[in-house]
Amino acid sequence: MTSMSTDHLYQLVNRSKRNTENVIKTAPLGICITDPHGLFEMVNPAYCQFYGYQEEELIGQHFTLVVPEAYRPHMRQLHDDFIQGDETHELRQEWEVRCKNGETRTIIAEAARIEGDDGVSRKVTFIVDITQRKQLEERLKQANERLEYLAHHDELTGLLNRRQGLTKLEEALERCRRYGNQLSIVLFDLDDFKGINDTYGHSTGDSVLQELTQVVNQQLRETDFQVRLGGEEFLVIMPEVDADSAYTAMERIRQKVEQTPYTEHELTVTLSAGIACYIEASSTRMLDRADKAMYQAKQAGRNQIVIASSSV
Ligand SMILES: Nc1nc2c(ncn2[C@@H]2O[C@H](COP(=O)(O)OP(=O)(O)OP(=O)(O)O)[C@@H](O)[C@H]2O)c(=O)[nH]1
Repeated sequence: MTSMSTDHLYQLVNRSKRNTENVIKTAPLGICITDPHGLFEMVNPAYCQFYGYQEEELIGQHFTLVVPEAYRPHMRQLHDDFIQGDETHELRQEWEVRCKNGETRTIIAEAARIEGDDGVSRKVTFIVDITQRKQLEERLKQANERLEYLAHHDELTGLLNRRQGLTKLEEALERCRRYGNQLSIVLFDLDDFKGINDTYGHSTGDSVLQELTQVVNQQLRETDFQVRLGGEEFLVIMPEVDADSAYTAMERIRQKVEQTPYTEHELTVTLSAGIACYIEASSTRMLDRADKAMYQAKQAGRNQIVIASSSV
């Protein structure tokens, strides 16, 4: 058996060292080594490129240079604890970091404790940039919130849409059945709205609907719900309110709506409304009674309110 020559052994050790150095240099993830005080001892090119620093700008600096100021004391403490602790590996964690140009990015960092040739512990940290993934997640979250909002709201006015409004009405009726609460609903519809669209255009009509929504909302109680049933037809659900009080509230709204000028054309808008109060009945029957009362208001010349008789 031939024994390996010292030269050959030396070559192998050197090659292994070079290989390790090359792996660290070409690794697609950022790697750094920090000493027990948290000072950078080694940073690989991917680490420098990610943060936008030259190697010589980082070596000897405290690692919190790349941490937003607010997190620095916490990160410093974590580093100290890790260097002194028993755990050899740190949990994978997500962090916000700060690049040289001030940009905030998100990384996943994982670290291990290693021992240097002087017998002192150091921390080697591996970082992966997940900024794009975080941004995509955030955009997806916002898109989902928007979809959720649109499922329940009318896009033009921001009011509850028909489906959600009818659900609210069912819930309010359930409370009436269970606890004997009072409840009134008001169905109202703009008068001769077609004329506004025909004369000033659909987008002016849209603005009227938006402005009117604000005017009505400002007059309602916090516990009332305004719903856009469709087109220029709206529903107001007034929990704990009897028909006479609903009439008083709606008469105030009717006057306010009539007195307010709409859009840059200073248009006058009026509404006709039907009120129905809760009697043992379904939501469909209650809406039907309010609808008939509203029709009577239209027939009687518009810009007025009619309370449905409980026998209708
Ligand atoms: N701008 C705009 N117009 C709408 C919208 N939805 C419905 N409309 C219009 O509302 C008008 C409703 O017309 P009609 O049902 O004849 O009612 P009206 O002209 O208000 O007449 P009365 O209700 O009988 O007083 C139509 O011209 C619809 O096109 C909308 O979202 N935006």
